[in-house]
Amino acid sequence: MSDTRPKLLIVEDDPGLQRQLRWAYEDYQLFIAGDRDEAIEMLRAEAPDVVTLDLGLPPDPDGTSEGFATLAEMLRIKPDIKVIVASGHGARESALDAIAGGAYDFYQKPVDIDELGLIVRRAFHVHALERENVRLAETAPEDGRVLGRLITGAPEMLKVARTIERVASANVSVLLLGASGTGKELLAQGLHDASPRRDGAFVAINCAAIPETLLESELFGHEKGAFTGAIKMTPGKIEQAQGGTLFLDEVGDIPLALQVKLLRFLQERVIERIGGRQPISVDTRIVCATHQDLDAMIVAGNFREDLYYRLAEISVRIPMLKDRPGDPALLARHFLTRFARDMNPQVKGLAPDALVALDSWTWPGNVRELENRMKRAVIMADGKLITAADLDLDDERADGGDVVNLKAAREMADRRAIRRAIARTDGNISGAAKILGISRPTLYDLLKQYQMQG
Ligand SMILES: Nc1ncnc2c1ncn2[C@@H]1O[C@H](COP(=O)(O)OP(=O)(O)OP(=O)(O)O)[C@@H](O)[C@H]1O
Repeated sequence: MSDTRPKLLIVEDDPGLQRQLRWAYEDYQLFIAGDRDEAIEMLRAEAPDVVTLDLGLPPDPDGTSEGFATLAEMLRIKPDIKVIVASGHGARESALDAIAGGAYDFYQKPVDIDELGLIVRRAFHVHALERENVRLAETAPEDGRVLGRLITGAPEMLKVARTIERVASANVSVLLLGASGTGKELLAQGLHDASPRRDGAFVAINCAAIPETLLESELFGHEKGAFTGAIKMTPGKIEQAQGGTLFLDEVGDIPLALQVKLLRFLQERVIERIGGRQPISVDTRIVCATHQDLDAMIVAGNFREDLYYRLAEISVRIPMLKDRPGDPALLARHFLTRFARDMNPQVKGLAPDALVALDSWTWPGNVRELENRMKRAVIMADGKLITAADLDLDDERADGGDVVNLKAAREMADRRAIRRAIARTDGNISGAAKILGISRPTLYDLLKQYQMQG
């Protein structure tokens, strides 16, 4: 049977290290090259997706790096490979330059097999994700519209994106269910862009952010003189989205009286502005979202069941960021690139302790929280790398009101202890296990259980 394991090329001239690596990475088909020529040959013959490259290869006493030339050549031959560079001999700066030149990430020598293992795994993950994105963009132009702007490698989230793409062209109402900051608006916009209405307007309104007394006018508009202060006719959001899509965020916050009016619009496709005498036909698609349990609200009499069925022909549940393994690091890189460009161009990457912190944080505010923290970290970072300290993930605050039961409290305590231990040992798993007083396999089990690896 043919070997289906992913292909990893290791360019390393130290025979001792070669042996160690060969033993450590059974999950991959390993190709080990001792010098540049061999590396290029293996790259052409085997087309691996991920390469680790010793920058100091072959040992060059004068400090000019053969490794850089090898890196450039490899990327020229196969631009989509992920090349992880090793900065030996304390030459961390040169590794960062290599990243600027197209390398994917770096590890420091002496090699910590576990840490390198994490980076390699993440590199395969990113590679697969990019390939999937390219494939989707090529096979169906429409698909890229949702997936194109969505940064994720998590199967659950990719499933969400595909569902959105599928429902975009169908004439059905869609309800997005997810906590704050999970990307509901982004997905609603994606749905609009992938739908036949893409040339119309996309209008968003957050029903929870508008006082009840103003919401009717916001949604339905008003005629001049309809109430004190109505100095001119103002169309509502439903009308503004004519021919396009209206995104109603926090739809559970619409008061019952207005729910009736919204229902009428959905049934008859006409609205009446406040103070207006004429029904106006409007062709607007409604996409809604909520973080509330609408079923419970229906039972409690706070949400109309008939409206619910009109709004939620299809409901799509969006997972929390902490339940999307690998995504925090992926998104962090995305935001880093974006913010660094405008705010602090010297910032090039994430330090290993930052990656560990990103993976272990529970992200109560989801992607929005990550975005804000990365913005702050990019501004605050002193060097080329963002560290865990720059991210300022503050445990105590999250402990505040969120702990609902003993299991959750334990998980949070476990995560915190693990994160601190790993940060203290600079990513060394054996050392961290020692600090925690558990065995290495137990620590691996916990990391897996809490999805703390990318
Ligand atoms: N998967 C993702 N990839 C890239 N950016 C994302 C992703 N998810 C969310 N974002 C970004 O994170 C921020 C928050 O997302 P968004 O506003 O869509 O969340 P939301 O669920 O609508 O939040 P809220 O309910 O609090 O309004 C936005 O800037 C959005 O562009």
